[in-house]
Amino acid sequence: MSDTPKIVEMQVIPVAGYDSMLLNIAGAHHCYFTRILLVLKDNAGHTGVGEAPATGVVLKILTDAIPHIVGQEIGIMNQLVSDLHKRDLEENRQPKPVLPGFRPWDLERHHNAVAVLETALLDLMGQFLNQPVAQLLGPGKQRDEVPVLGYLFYIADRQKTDLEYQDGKRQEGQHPWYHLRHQEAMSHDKVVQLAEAAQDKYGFKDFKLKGGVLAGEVEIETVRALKKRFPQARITVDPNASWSLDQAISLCKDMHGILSYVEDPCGAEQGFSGRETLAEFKRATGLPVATNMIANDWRQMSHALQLNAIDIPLADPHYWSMRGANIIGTLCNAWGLTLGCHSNNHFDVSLAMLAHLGAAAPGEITPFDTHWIWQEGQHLTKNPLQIKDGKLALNELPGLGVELDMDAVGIAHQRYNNLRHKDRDDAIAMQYLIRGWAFDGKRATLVR
Ligand SMILES: O=C(O)[C@H](O)[C@@H](O)[C@H](O)[C@@H](O)C(=O)O
Ligand SMILES: [Mg+2]
Repeated sequence: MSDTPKIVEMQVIPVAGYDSMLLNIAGAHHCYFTRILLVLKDNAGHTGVGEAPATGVVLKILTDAIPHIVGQEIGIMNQLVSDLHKRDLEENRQPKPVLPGFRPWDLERHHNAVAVLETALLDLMGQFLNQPVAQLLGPGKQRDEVPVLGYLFYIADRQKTDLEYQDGKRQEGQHPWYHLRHQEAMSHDKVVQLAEAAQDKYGFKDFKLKGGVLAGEVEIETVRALKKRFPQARITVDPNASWSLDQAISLCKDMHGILSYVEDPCGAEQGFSGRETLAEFKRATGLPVATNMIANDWRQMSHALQLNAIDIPLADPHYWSMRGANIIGTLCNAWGLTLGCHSNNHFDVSLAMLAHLGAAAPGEITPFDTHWIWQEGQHLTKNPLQIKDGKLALNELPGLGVELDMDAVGIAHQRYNNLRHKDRDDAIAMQYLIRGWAFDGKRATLVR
């Protein structure tokens, strides 16, 4: 009936890379982070790729899907994606964690498998049509460059662990960022110094501080220090809903002109959902609110919008899917909201996913989150996109515009295979700092 290329091979390749000891509400990043690459080959000689966070569940869903995908034409990509969606729902039938006991990324896992399949298919389709993925999304390509923000963390002292963190040894002629990103940064000054180095290297105009680590008052002081140093920057803080509503209001109410928006300042408490408390926060402070915690699927989004709880949905293509996130962008543009994008540690395939999503978003967007600066240098593709002037510029290639470097992929896959803990668990490294430390979504990591 149709004439589109057939998929002749599907590979699911888990990979691992190095990370710094970045702190968040769930503990400290381990020295390794893990991702999954989905690689599809078709009989036109094209290779399509997608990247997603690595978990055992997603690996299983994708591996089980191989016989359903291989042999199919890319022309029925919508059906392939929705069939996987149905199987994904069945796999994910176990009850969701009850608020507030979930780590920020627990709810993000759902649909990672669907998203990564859709991405690899879009990559193949783009190459078949000789168009970038951004042209296949919603209104098509709207811009060539996508603004991204400098994503800052407090960094713990890796030397208090015996884990294999990189030391970032200073090297002649190398930018100071590559050293600083591995060193302890727990004070306002140290975080400002990180921001300066990141700004110098990548040209960021805007910054986000990951909070939920120190007392809220201290984190707000770090935000003030950043704003003092970068008066023109849009600055946000993200305590991952660890502040109570009252605390969030009192910390932020006088921050107009300093915080441009606040990300998940509070969440579910005392019988009220995170959507309800964010709506109250917004009314009490008048500050715009971003989220990647309480509007992560259509049902949650509908409640969030009915309550007027959010201004900036951080629509991550790794769980909304590229097309789902693009629809959020289209709705944002029509409804007076602003599209942003959430991130976790990632490799350069995900970097291209963010770039195409941003390029196809109509109207104004807020600079996207990306953890790439913590990973940059660990490439899995031959010509990774670069962050310059605080922006990611699309290349001229069709599809996602990435070509895997199979040697690098092989090394990262071996690294994954050697790991004892393959799914993310930030408590492991944290327990070197505080013996017996356990996650509590309502208590800052170091306030124990
Ligand atoms: O430590 C991190 O990398 C972050 O807390 C993420 O896990 C989290 O999903 C974050 O990026 C967020 O915006 O909530
Ligand atoms: Mg967040």
